[in-house]
Amino acid sequence: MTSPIYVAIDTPDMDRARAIAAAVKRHAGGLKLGLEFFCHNGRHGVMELAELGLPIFLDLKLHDIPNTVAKSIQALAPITPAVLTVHAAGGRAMLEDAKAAAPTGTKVVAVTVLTSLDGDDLASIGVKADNHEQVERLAALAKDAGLDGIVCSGNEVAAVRRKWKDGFFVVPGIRPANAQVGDQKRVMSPRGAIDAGASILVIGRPITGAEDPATALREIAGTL
Ligand SMILES: O=c1ccn([C@@H]2O[C@H](COP(=O)(O)O)[C@@H](O)[C@H]2O)c(=O)[nH]1
Repeated sequence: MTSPIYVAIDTPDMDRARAIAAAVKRHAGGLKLGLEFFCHNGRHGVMELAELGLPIFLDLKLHDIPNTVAKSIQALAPITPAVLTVHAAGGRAMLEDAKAAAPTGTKVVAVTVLTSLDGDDLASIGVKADNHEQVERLAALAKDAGLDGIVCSGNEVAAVRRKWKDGFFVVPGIRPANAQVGDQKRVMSPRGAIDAGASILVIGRPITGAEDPATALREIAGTL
């Protein structure tokens, strides 16, 4: 069975990215490449890691006016990521245009509330809803706009899946027992997130910060 674990390769250093990707290749379900990697290595870096044969999740979290987001997605060609992120807070027209601009076969998923935020953070940016309400509201928007799924924490995924049974749910903020939480505020264990309905798990530092990333990944996979 294909692993649901996408390893977040958060580094601008291409040699380090290559080394992590090679180490986790046999046991990962995919590689997640984010802004840190993309800003430094661009499309060519993505294409090089894609040659390893794992699905690529391009986590650019695009958030701009609809025209700019659509054109940016078109400018990614010839990359065809398996998964691509945009921010749900960009609004309905942006989400629709993002999906229309994406290549066939790319799942476009909307980031709802970042897992690094808690209720106080939402209040500080003027959002009166709590995390659950806000995630559910943005998930409904993403679904109506024709997106494939959302990004949320393990705490909200069960409630969202009840209303969006065939949605694709990406869950970061995954922390195995005893792992450091760091800047994440809404965390869950790998097993807990899968049981709650996650489609895939995004895991970075608990794997990439380990002395032996391949062993760390295998141990986490063994808990699923
Ligand atoms: O809400 C979100 C959306 C994306 N991420 C990304 O996932 C990984 C998590 O890395 P860890 O080292 O396991 O914390 C990272 O690339 C984030 O950009 C997220 O954490 N939360």
